[in-house]
Amino acid sequence: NNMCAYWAGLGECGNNPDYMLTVCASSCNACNTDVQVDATGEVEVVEEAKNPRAVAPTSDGGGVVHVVSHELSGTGPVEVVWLDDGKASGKKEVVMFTLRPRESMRMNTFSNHVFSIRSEGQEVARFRVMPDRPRTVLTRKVVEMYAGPACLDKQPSCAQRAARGECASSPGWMVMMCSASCDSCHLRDPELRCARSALNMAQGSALKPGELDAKFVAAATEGAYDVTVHSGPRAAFPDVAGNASRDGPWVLTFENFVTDAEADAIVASVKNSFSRSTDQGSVDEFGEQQKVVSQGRTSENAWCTGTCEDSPSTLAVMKRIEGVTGIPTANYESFQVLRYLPGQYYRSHHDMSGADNNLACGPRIYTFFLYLSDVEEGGETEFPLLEDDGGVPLRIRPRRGSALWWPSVRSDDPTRQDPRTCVTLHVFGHAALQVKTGIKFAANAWIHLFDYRVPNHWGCTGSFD
Ligand SMILES: O=C(O)CCC(=O)C(=O)O
Ligand SMILES: [Fe+2]
Repeated sequence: NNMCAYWAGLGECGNNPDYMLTVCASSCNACNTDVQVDATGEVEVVEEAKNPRAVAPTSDGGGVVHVVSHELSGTGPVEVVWLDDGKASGKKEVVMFTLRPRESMRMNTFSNHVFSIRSEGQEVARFRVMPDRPRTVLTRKVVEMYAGPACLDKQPSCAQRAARGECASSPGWMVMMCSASCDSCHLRDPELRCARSALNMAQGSALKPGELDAKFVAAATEGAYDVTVHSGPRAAFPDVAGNASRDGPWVLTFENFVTDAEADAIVASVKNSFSRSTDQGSVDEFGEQQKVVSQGRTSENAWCTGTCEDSPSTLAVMKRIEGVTGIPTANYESFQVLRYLPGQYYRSHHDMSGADNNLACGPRIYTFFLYLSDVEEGGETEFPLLEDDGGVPLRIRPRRGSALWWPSVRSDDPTRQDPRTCVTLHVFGHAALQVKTGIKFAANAWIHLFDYRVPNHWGCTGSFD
């Protein structure tokens, strides 16, 4: 079942073990029939061990705790051997401890330090201690991934990059391209790499049932901005949505949300990196999503990462969005800046895919859309089936500095698209109409139900860049 990793991340292995340990044994780390996963998914820790370098005066600080568990069926005791500090410094290896089957050990160690696991003197796997990954569970799958022919580097620069610490600083790309040098062959498997529990994601779902409606009502009535409610559930919220031109899902605009200086700075910082926009294609066995060029989307886009993302303008706008939506910026994708030249458009589509409930970051719940330029003619954002009483669809004219906010999910169940807004009907679909005259610059802030930054860092959001 392709929901297994998601359910496991919610703690279902413990809540619903009869089903989960049968159907989702791998996501529950329960492939070893000898091992019982307890209700919390925790494993018993028998002893503590200290990395010998932890007490050395030259150690680089930043110690971490890492738990190693032996859940490898049909295998006797294994030795855990410290190999090096991740910089290939050639220190003598040190046998740290022996684990009997089903035992776990907590050790004080450091990020980037590398350990070998040996059974009867033979290495069966290796692992590197990496940030956000507080445990290594030795299972059959882990051993298979180390033994397999795929456990290779794919780039000549891998050893050098690993020695510079890039396995830990850019793990999304490194564990896939440099799995041997990063001692991360088992992490090529998205189930082992990307389960919420494996990523140590502390923060849970950002929206409880019903909170979505409450947030839009608050934004429309209490905020500091000049807000227009274009569409809203009139019967449920007559005081707020009663005068909206459409009865439907919430669609709000905010005037002067971005200053002219901020809009110009965001566009300027990505101006050399625009490329043809793509649609989202299928996801392969490693969790990478294919990019599909389609006639449905002829615009160009650039991701506001790196210096764009760290700029005061971007940070200020992100904080403002957080203030309105109540969702922490950790749940946001980097701004996707859009450029439409005359003739370019984006046909009707939905921003959220129910399949993204399988991802650690969960689905996109909101789009907070920023207009970064005026457009002389054309380029409106259209909601084709949100019609007013006269049958005219909702069209929002781009105006530099204004923002548009709508939900992609239901208020009563933020993991699902609204049935009134079924994708096939495109009721809640939206489109960018063709720009006729001028250039349209805009940006998507896509907001997820769960933390986005940690899984994105680990290549768990469909891309390894
Ligand atoms: O450009 C617009 O007005 C809308 C763009 C859009 O819907 C998208 O990029 O997902
Ligand atoms: Fe969209």
